[in-house]
Amino acid sequence: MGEIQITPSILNSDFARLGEEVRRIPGADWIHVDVMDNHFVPNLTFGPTMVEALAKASDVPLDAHLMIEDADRNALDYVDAGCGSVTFHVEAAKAPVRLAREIRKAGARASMALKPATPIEPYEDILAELDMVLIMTVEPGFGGQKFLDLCLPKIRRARALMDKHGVETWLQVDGGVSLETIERCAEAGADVFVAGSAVYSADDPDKMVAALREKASAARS
Ligand SMILES: O=C(CO)[C@H](O)[C@H](O)COP(=O)(O)O
Ligand SMILES: [Fe+2]
Repeated sequence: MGEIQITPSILNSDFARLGEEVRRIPGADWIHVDVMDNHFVPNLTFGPTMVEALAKASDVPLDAHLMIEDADRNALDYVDAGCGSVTFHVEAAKAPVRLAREIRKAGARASMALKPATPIEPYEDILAELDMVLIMTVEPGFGGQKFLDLCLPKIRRARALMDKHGVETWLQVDGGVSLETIERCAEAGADVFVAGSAVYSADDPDKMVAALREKASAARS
């Protein structure tokens, strides 16, 4: 299992002041950027041009979460935009192995996301192709939703498969992660934690990043 990493999502930050918003969280390991196309999910956010501007606005690397239908054709635009990690949804990718290899070859970490009803088991044999697996703990599309406890067994099963294969693939959770829910995710085996509304609704977002890190670390020991 990798080190605990906290990855705030800017989905619930002030989009009119995005540059300032990302500079409020210098203690974050990554900045999670939710790209939505209004087809894969019923919401629309931003594309590669805005992501490129954001990458220049912060020293913290960007972790792009692509909730877009044509992932095979568009994912590399986000590597070119300056993201250090690019996550595509397996439900949207026609050729996940080829896509992961292309992302790595282009110079970013390759990651694959699963919606709550998508099982991990069919992907056991491709874990070594991936730098990270993202297990969604809400239905993708919106920030501020309630954490789905029904996803915890899948986090445990994903961790067991990673241990079985001896891969160094990170295990990220995304959706409803807060001071109330992060311990459950860490106990189940997650090591990378996305938190959107929990961080940006806090008076001091960077202090919340530290508090989340402490809770997740305590749950491990
Ligand atoms: O991918 C996402 C939604 O599809 C977001 O990253 C996620 O929901 C973060 O926001 P919150 O912590 O408020 O749930
Ligand atoms: Fe996300």
